[in-house]
Amino acid sequence: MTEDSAGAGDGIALIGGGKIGEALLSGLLRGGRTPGDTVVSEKHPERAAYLAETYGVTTVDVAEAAARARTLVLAIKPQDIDTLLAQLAPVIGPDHLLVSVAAGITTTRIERALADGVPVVRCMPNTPALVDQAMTAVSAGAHATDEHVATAEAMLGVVGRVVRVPESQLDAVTALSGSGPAYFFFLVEAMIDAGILLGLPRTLAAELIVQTAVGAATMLRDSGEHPVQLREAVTSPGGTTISAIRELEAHGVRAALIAAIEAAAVRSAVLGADG
Ligand SMILES: NC(=O)C1=CN([C@@H]2O[C@H](COP(=O)(O)OP(=O)(O)OC[C@H]3O[C@@H](n4cnc5c(N)ncnc54)[C@H](O)[C@@H]3O)[C@@H](O)[C@H]2O)C=CC1
Ligand SMILES: O=C(O)[C@@H]1CCC=N1
Repeated sequence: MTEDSAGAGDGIALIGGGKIGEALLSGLLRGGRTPGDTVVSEKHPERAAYLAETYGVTTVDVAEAAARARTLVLAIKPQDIDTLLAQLAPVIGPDHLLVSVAAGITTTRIERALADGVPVVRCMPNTPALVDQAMTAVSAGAHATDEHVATAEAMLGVVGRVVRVPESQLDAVTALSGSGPAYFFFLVEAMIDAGILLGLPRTLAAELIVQTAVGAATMLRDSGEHPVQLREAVTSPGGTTISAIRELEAHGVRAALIAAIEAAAVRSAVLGADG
């Protein structure tokens, strides 16, 4: 890519300033990008005004975004992708880089809608980008070179860890780490409810469980031990933990999680197949 041929400098445009778009935008700005080299295209005027006011970025239409930025991050819902691609098709060329985070939408589907040769990198980040603890997987489309993928990795690396995967794995990744934070929040919610059932004040139950989650997550990441070893170390013979584990198994929690994540992967594939 050359700056001249792109006519767009090395700016980044975020298209779609919803939940994940804002998480990525905030991370990019924390990571050293400036409102001067980052523009946002958001179709809802109130949301656009909120982003402009909160982050100091300029909000523009899709054509202006393509004129100003070489890298466009597509953070719109899969259901909106065809409308957006129709807007992008006349203003995007091979000197741009499209980084899509839309669940299920394949690079082929994006490439098909655009001029030949447009590089596309498909990514799946997650909302811990808000605290620079995202987990993102990236895959190259047919026209994306190593340099394009490295550009996407560097951009998303500012908000957490990044791995490169074959695109065939991205629906599974979406189900695991893309949606994953929601499963942990759901578990934490349920555990706080259990504290309430046992008569603890809600604030105390929340403090106990949130710090326990942080501690457990840190051990999972840093101890080098398998989750089974970590769980066994908590599970004293004849003690409290095994009584709880027996109930979790009796209620099929393990099978429920596996089925839930499988359902999410199926949904990702369905979203991609539409259109
Ligand atoms: N929320 C999450 O945790 C994650 C979401 N994703 C993916 O990111 C995408 C967005 O998800 P959310 O942020 O949750 O949705 P959202 O609904 O919060 O945000 C989407 C935004 O895009 C805007 N938009 C739609 N069409 C547009 C257009 N043509 N031009 C400009 N703006 C447009 C909407 O007004 C909305 O503000 C989805 O494809 C989702 O699969 C990926 C990883 C994690
Ligand atoms: O729920 C969704 O469809 C998006 C994709 C991954 C996380 N949120």
